[in-house]
Formats: sequence, C-alpha cells, structure tokens
Amino acid sequence: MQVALFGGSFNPPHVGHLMAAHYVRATQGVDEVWFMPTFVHPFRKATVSFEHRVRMCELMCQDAAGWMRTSKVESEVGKDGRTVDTLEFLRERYPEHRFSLIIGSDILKDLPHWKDFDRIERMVRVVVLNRAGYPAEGTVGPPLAVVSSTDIRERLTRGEMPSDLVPRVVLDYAREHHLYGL
Ligand SMILES: Nc1ncnc2c1ncn2[C@@H]1O[C@H](COP(=O)(O)OP(=O)(O)OP(=O)(O)O)[C@@H](O)[C@H]1O
Ligand SMILES: O=C(O)c1ccc[n+]([C@@H]2O[C@H](COP(=O)([O-])O)[C@@H](O)[C@H]2O)c1
Repeated sequence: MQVALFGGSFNPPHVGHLMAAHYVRATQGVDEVWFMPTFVHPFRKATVSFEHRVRMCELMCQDAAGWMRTSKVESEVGKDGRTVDTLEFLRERYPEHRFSLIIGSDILKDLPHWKDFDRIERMVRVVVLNRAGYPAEGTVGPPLAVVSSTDIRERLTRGEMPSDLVPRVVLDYAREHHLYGL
C-alpha cells in the first residue's frame, strides 16, 4: 500500500489540509493519506494539547471512507519529534507500506534546519505542495487554499467564526472544549 504522510501542528486542522489530502490522493498515486499531528514540535511551536489536535484530525477524516486517517505515531516514537526518526519508526512498523511525505511550499525555507533532510529524501518520495502565497520550484499542482491555522486562531480571538475555513465538525469540537478562546 502507498501511504502519503502529512505531518503538521494541525492547530487547528482546516480546509487547506483537507484539500491538500484530497489533491494528493487524487493525483499522486497513493492509497491513503495519514495526518500525523506533532507530539513534540522540533521547533517548539506552542499548540493546544496533542489529544485535542488528534481528535480534531480524526473528526476531519471521518467522512473519507477510510483512506484519510489520523496517526498518533509521533507520540510513540519517543524522541524529539524529528521527521526522519518518525519515518524510520514507521518503516520498521509497516515494512509492507511504501511511504511518501507531503509538505507545503511554505516550509521549504525551514528544511536546512531539519534533521537529516537529505536522508529523508533518500528514504521516501517528498511531495511539495504549491501553497498559495509561497511559489517555489519543484512543487506539484495548482496553488492551494489561502488559509492557515494562524489566521483561524486570530479570527477566533477577534470573536469571528471561521466556518468557511474549518470543517464544521472541527469547529463544533473546538467550541465544545473551549479551545482557542471559544
Ligand atoms: N493552505 C494550505 N495549502 C497547502 N499546504 C498547507 C496549507 N496549510 C498548511 N499546509 C501544509 O500542511 C502542513 C501542516 O501545516 P500546519 O499544521 O502547520 O498548518 P498551518 O496552517 O501552516 O499552521 P500555522 O499557521 O499554525 O503555522 C505543512 O506542510 C504546511 O505547509
Ligand atoms: O524533522 C525535523 O527536523 C523537522 C523540523 C521542523 C518541522 N518538522 C515537521 O514538519 C511538519 C510540519 O510542521 P509545521 O511546523 O508546519 O506544523 C511536522 O510534521 C513537523 O514535525 C520536522
């Protein structure tokens, strides 16, 4: 089975992530897309708890007939959240799967600070999505969705309800658990 891994903070997950997963499944020859919320972010990004972000991703995946999944693997690797270590762990756990890694073009600038990105490229196919506002060479597909978790958190802080940017089930969960000042 071909699996595309989509790591991120997902704080909260939004329609940009959803569109990206659909795009990859539709065009990149993969059977499944696995969202992998960060447990320890290598750059120490502050977020709501891992459990809340996992639950929001699970809710976002629930309509996708099984091909879109949420993995808690980052909490099992037991290191400092480096993607290369997660890939090693997954390859050992699922030797029968072929993995690829999805990243948005906004994080190309960070790659020099990643651990062993050259090794990652040797281990898996890296699919760089063309994130709207971050044009770069080597990306695939059209610009995707002007939406970010930062913008959503800011809107919520201002008392706006970004119901066109966040899946309804995710927003309902955030409201129920009083996340992001709701
Ligand atoms: N709108 C989008 N289009 C394409 N890729 C995206 C989009 N939003 C996020 N991504 C990609 O999804 C992955 C996880 O992103 P993340 O969870 O950090 O979302 P974000 O919206 O960038 O969050 P924040 O604003 O908090 O940094 C990254 O590889 C990122 O590049
Ligand atoms: O491996 C690394 O060194 C590394 C450094 C920074 C970020 N990452 C991964 O990049 C993914 C996207 O992160 P972010 O900041 O966009 O939420 C997420 O899966 C992180 O674990 C990985």
